[in-house]
Amino acid sequence: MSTLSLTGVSRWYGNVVAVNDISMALGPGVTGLLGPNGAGKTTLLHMMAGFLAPSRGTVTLDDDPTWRNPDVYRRLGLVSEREAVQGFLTAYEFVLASAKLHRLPDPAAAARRAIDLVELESAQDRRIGTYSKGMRQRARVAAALVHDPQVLLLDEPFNGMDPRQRLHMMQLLHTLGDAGRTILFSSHILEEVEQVSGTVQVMVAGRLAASGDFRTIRRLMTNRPHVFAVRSTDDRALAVALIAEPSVSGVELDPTGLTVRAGDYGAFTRALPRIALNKGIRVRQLVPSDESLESVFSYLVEA
Ligand SMILES: Nc1ncnc2c1ncn2[C@@H]1O[C@H](COP(=O)(O)OP(=O)(O)OP(=O)(O)O)[C@@H](O)[C@H]1O
Repeated sequence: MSTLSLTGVSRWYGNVVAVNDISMALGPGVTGLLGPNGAGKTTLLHMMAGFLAPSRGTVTLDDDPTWRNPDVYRRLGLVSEREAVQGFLTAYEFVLASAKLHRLPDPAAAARRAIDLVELESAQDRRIGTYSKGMRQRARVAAALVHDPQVLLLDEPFNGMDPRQRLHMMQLLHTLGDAGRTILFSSHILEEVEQVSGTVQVMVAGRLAASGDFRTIRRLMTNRPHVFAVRSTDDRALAVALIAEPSVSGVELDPTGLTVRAGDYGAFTRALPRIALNKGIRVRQLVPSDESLESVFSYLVEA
C-alpha cells in the first residue's frame, strides 16, 4: 500500500501560478480531484507522476521524491487526458507495447492480466480504432496498469463518456481501490465524483478549496448564499413580504421579476411557498440564477 504526499507544492509557468501551495496525502482507495477548467488539476497530476518539477515544495511516494526518480515509474501509472491511442493497434498490442516499455520479465502475461482487469478480453484482438470511447479509455487504463502499480492517476477519465460507460469506469476504479491501490482521478463535474467512496479534494485557481466526502462537499455547496430569479402574480407585494423573511438578505425588483438573495437555501425554499400562500400570491417561476460550477467553486474558495 502506498501513500502519495504533497507538501507545500506550487508550480508556476512564467508569471502564471497554476498550483499554489498544496499539501495533501493520498492513501489506498479512490479519491476525486474536482475543479473547474484551468484550476491546475493536470499540472498537479503531472507533478504527482514525476513528469513535471514542482517550482516549490515536494511530492513523495512512500518518502521517495517523484521528480527525477525513475524508480517511481515502476510504482505509479498515469492515464493522461489527451494522449492519442494508435487506432491501428489492437488493445492487446497496445498494452503489450506498454509492458515492453516497462521491461517486464513476461510482457505477454502482464498484458493479458491488465486486459482482464479492465474486462476487455473479448475485444482485445480488435483494432482500437473500432472501439467506443469507454472501451478506448479502458485500454489506456490497462496500459497504465500493466506493471501493476500501487498508484494510478487518471486525468478526466470520464470525459465524453455516456452514463453507462461512466458507471463501468467508476466500478473499475472502485475495484482497484478496494484491492488496496491508491487511485486519484480528476474531474470538473460534481456529479462525476458522486460515486466516490473516499475523499473528494476540491481545487480552484491553483489552491485546495475544500476536502471531505461527497456529502460534505455537496452540503458546502448547497449551504452557500444563493441568488434566485422569482416571478409571481404580484412581484411588488411579494418583495415586501420577502424582505421581512430572515433567510432573505436582499430583494431587487425589475420589470421581469425579482432577484432574491438568500443566505440559507433550505430556509428560503421552505419560506417562499408559505409567504406566497399567506399573501394570496401565485409564484410562477423560481430559478436559481448562480448555479454555474464556477460560482460554486469561487464561493468555496472565499469560504
Ligand atoms: N505549459 C504551460 N505554460 C503556461 N501556462 C500553462 C501551462 N500549462 C498550464 N498552464 C496554465 O496553468 C493553469 C492550470 O492549468 P491546468 O491544465 O493544470 O489546469 P486543469 O485544471 O487541468 O484545467 P483543464 O481541465 O482545462 O485541463 C492554467 O491557467 C493554464 O493556462
